[in-house]
Amino acid sequence: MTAPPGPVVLSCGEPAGIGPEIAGSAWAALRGEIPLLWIGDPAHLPDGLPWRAVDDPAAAATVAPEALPVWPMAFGAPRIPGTPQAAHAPHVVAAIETGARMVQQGAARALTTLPIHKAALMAGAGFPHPGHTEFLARLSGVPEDSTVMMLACPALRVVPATIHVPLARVPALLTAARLEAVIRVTRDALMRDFGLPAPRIAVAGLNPHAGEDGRIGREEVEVIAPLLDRLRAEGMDLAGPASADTMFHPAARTGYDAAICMYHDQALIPIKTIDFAGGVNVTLGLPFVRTSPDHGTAFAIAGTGTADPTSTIAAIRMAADMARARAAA
Ligand SMILES: NC(=O)C1=CN([C@@H]2O[C@H](COP(=O)(O)OP(=O)(O)OC[C@H]3O[C@@H](n4cnc5c(N)ncnc54)[C@H](O)[C@@H]3O)[C@@H](O)[C@H]2O)C=CC1
Ligand SMILES: NCC(=O)COP(=O)(O)O
Repeated sequence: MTAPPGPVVLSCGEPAGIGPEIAGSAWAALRGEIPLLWIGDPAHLPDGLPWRAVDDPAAAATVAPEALPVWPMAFGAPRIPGTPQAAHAPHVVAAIETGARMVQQGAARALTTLPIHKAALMAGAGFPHPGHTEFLARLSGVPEDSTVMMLACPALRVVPATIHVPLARVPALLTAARLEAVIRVTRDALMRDFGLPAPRIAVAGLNPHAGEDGRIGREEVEVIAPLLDRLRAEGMDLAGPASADTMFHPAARTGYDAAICMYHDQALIPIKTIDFAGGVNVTLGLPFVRTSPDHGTAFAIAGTGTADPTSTIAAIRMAADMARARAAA
């Protein structure tokens, strides 16, 4: 399969975090393999990192073997590792918007976002979205309900059916309509983007022991099980509702291609425990490819040169693979 044209664009994320360092490390690892285009303020890049400004995304492929190609933006304040600057916040948002636009216009093949600090963006830019997933849904004009967050590593794929919401609101948000949308978007993406012709999907229950036949919670018997029965009748390969506490040990993981979970931590704790360095966050249901590392801004180690770029490198490779699969379809 030939690679689609254009670079993988990297939005800089929070400058006070480890984003600038891991962008440099990812470029060094991938410069002969995948052209990157980093969007941000070049004054925030680590000292000594070779970079070159480009004014056309197509130029990234020529520049990348020698220097990190940069789409320069002036953020108006220096980077202080560990301390977000309010002045940066609108530019961090603009970098995501610019990257998404490049991909939607066909100038770049995919978007990999580096970590944002949600509270810093809310305080500094009035950013109303709890994460990239919801923001990119709005930017691309798809209903928020039809985008899905998946985290994937070689050993596991997990999808939280509810994402950045307080735990107390989860039961009310777990409607049959939301769960059906999540299952359909996940299944379609596994077929289209991950080359699985007949995806096997396991669905977790919400309550301990998947509700113990309704004795420890009613969501399984009233919402989840009837929905799964209806979708199985369409031919979908669905297991569950399953006890979440026994879904993630090695033998259990061989039985499915993706696990749909009911809330953020039910999904993210297993994958970040199994493979924190290698996990990738991918948004399903967007009209373009977007991935990101599974970790956050890591303020405590920003600027120390110790940040591990493995997850970012995996995210860029996954974005390139997905873009190739879509171009070939
Ligand atoms: N895609 C995104 O934009 C994401 C953003 N975040 C945001 O990041 C901020 C901080 O979140 P936390 O929960 O503290 O998680 P975190 O992932 O930033 O840090 C958790 C722990 O892992 C370490 N760590 C993280 N990435 C590392 C790396 N590449 N190499 C070495 N060590 C690393 C940190 O030093 C810390 O000890 C929050 O505002 C959160 O919303 C969190 C996850 C994803
Ligand atoms: N915990 C995952 C996370 O916060 C990533 O969210 P998003 O920014 O990719 O929506």
